[in-house]
Formats: sequence, structure tokens, C-alpha cells
Amino acid sequence: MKAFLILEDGHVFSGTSIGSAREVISEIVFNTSMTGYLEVMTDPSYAGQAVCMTYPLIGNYGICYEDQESNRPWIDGYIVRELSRIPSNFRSVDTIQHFLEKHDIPGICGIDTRALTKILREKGTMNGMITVNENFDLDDIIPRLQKYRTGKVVEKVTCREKKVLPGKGPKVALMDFGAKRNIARSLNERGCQVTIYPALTTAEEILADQPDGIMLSNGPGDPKECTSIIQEVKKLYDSQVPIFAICLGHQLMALATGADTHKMKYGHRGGNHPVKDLKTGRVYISSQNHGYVVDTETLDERVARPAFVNVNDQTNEGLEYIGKNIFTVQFHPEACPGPQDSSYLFERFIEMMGGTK
Ligand SMILES: NC(=O)CC[C@H](N)C(=O)O
Repeated sequence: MKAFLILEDGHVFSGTSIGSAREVISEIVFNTSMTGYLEVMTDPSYAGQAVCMTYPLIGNYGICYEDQESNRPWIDGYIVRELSRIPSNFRSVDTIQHFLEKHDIPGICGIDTRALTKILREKGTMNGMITVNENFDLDDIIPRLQKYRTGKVVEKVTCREKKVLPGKGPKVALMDFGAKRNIARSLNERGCQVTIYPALTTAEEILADQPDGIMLSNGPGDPKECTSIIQEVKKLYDSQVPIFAICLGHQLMALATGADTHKMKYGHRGGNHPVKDLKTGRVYISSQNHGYVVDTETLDERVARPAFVNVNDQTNEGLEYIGKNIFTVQFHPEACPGPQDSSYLFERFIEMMGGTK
């Protein structure tokens, strides 16, 4: 079946429908990872976005459920050049086609993803529609695309109930704003007892459980949409409990302590983003997925100082909070997909909490 990707600037790509035939409007972003497509699809930070994979052949090693970063795919739509017809992998239990269909997620294949990516890089991230309706009316669709806003998405992806992963080491409270599974796993396999809390849990409730440390997770959407969560994060900042935050968590801590964030032109999504540790000068290759960034000019130097910078575009990649046991990163030390260069940061967090007991 034919499908179309219509961008809000009027570009139309024609390809073949994959997954569900449902029509969807979403923000269109691109990801440059060469592997790890299932981790991307199931990363809750993509809720509210349709993802174009720049790697030209997707699906060749099938779907291995144990690689999922959450219990379902969260992308609004999927855009690929070529979908592998014959996945081959001894661990594979499904195909992308079936996986998307099962979760009612539409997609399009057979389009020039390189041309699409160039448009997004030149004009910036924009909204788009994936549809199988051949009689679409651009005059009707374009104003709808221009008006569309993603809105609040954290509430949609967070867990419904508190959950404990037992461990003999430090007790970590993990705030689930749409956490990738490998954050809890990275802490748990280093001995931590991890309690995962729904995003709207109050600071009082978390602190009453007396955690040794608090982990603020990644998550979808504009950080400024998380108004009530930001107030709770401020209370966590005011407590003396060590805090480590990743991506959305990093942005929320910055907003909670008076700094500002803004939307980037087309964001960072992929597995090869170089970040430099400003203390040591050492560069790590990191996994990234974000469209917003902390404005370093708005940082109060008495509150926080930049700890990491992106080597490609000099944007902020991490903060260290002055006089506090708090550090936060914009990139993903939990990888999945992507390089594991920065997984040592979980060990740094454990040391901040007093080490393994
Ligand atoms: N992976 C994340 O946590 C992303 C954070 C935020 N939604 C952004 O796009 O910048």
C-alpha cells in the first residue's frame, strides 16, 4: 500500500506503508544510529515524535524483545529507507512490520531518508503527517501541521506504580519520567537497590523513603511542560540527598534552579556524539537523544557550572552543582543503543552515595 509523508513546509515524500495504516501527525526527527533500532523505538523519550532512521537498511537483525528499553514502542511513526524483508538473527522473535502493526504504529518506507534529513537539518525539526490517503489536500493539512503541538507527554509514558528492584548496595530512588530500562539495570547490576517512582510522586514521598541517592531519568517532550515536576525537583535539590540526572532529568534540574532551556534546531539523536569532560579534557563518544538544551548563559555561577560540552556544536552536555552532591548529563551513560564510554558515571554516582555497602 502507498503511503505519504507530508511536511509542514509542503514537501511530500511518497513511499510504501509499513506497520499500521492509521494517519498520524507528529514532530519529525532523525536518528543517525547504525544499530539499535529496537532500543530507539522503545525509548519513551521518543513519545510524540516520528523517527526517521538515517541508516539505509533497518530491521536486518529482527526484533529481540529482550533488547527493548521499555515494555512497548513509543514512537508516533517510523520512517526508513529500506526495511529488511528477511531478518536473520538467532535471538530474533519478531519483525518490525509485525511489531509496528501489533502496537498500531504507522510508518513509511522506500523514501529518500537522506533528502528528508537534509531538509530537517537545513530548516530544523518540523511537524509532519504519515498517511495512506492518496487524495490528501495540502491546503487543509499544512495549517494543521503548523498548528500541531506535542504537549505534555511524560504522564503518558511514566510507570503507574512504584516498583522495587532489590539490591544490597545504596538505595536509589529513580524518578521515572519515561526512563529507559538500562538506567535501572545499570544501577541494579552495580548492587544498588532501585525503587522506581511514577513521575508525579511528590518530593516529600520520595524523601520519606530515605534514599541514599536520587536518579532523575530521561523522558519525552519539552522540559518546560513539566511544571509541577520542576517544583518537586527543586525540593529534591534543597535536600542533602546526592542526585544524578540524565537528559530530561538534567534539563528539569536546570529549570528548577533558575536556568533556562531552549529547543535546538534539529537536536542530537544518534550513537556518535563527542562530549568533552571540561575538568580532564577527555572526550567520550556518547549516545544521545534530545531536542532541547540548557542555556549556559542563564546559569547562575553560584549554582552550577558546565561539566561537559558537545565537541560538534559547543552546546551544554552536563552540569555540576556547586556545594551539592549533584551532577547531571545531557547524554546517555546507559547507552542502549550506542557506545558505553560513559557508563563509569554510574560508578561516580555510587561513590557520591558513599560507595557499595
Ligand atoms: N532523552 C531525553 O530525555 C530527551 C529530553 C527532552 N525530551 C529533549 O528532547 O530534549
